[in-house]
Amino acid sequence: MAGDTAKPFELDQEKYDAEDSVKIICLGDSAVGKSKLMERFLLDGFRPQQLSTYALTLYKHTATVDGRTVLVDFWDTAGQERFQSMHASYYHKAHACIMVFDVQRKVTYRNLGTWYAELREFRPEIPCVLVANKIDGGALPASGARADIKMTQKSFSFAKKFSLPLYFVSAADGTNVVKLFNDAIRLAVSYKQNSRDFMDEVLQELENFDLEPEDEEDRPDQEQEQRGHPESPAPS
Ligand SMILES: Nc1nc2c(ncn2[C@@H]2O[C@H](COP(=O)(O)OP(=O)(O)OP(=O)(O)O)[C@@H](O)[C@H]2O)c(=O)[nH]1
Ligand SMILES: [Mg+2]
Repeated sequence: MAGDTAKPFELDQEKYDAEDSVKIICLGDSAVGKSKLMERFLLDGFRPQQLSTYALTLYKHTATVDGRTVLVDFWDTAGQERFQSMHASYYHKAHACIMVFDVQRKVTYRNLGTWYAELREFRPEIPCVLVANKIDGGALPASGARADIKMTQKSFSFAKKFSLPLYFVSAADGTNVVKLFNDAIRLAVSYKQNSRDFMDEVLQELENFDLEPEDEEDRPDQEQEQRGHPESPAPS
């Protein structure tokens, strides 16, 4: 149900293998508005004052994509430095990523490179959408607003460089939030249906990999015996 949350240790990531379940992660610096965007989409509300996300919040949502019901887990984590560099399990089995910066703070745009590099280290192939939040200019001092927004409009380069769709949104007034999330869900579902991440393949291979009790090369005598086995078909 929309807005339900769960504690991280209750998580069973095997469920993301099921067809009707996708995992979408959210990345970005602290206070860019990741949690507010979730609130806006899932609860259709915005509470201006709230503590920074502690370590992990999981939001559950049910969506309909092409007539099918899809269970969506949104993973939200704190962007604070003390939590930076996520644990691998945050990325594990994720099907899409929403990466957020704050149009009012350049540093959050500059840090996208670090977030993106870490994402690609763990999930080289999943769809990622880039989000420019706070376009309402709400918390800006009147004089600073224009300059910063101009700066951000010049900064499409990150999205272009990595071919990421870019959304200009506001969690405060709701601009583009529903579109952003619906598109992200669609991308996650289509990624899950159509492609297998290279890392998934590797992990699957490793899971299936049985060590031979002994390597043939360690048993030259037996190899000899087998080669000269009496039941081997004789060359005609
Ligand atoms: N004006 C304006 N303020 C916003 C918007 N979205 C978030 N904020 C404010 O930005 C601050 C941080 O928002 P959060 O959603 O807690 O940020 P976060 O990215 O989840 O931060 P961490 O959990 O620390 O990583 C809050 O004071 C919000 O009220 C927005 O669209 N416009
Ligand atoms: Mg948060």
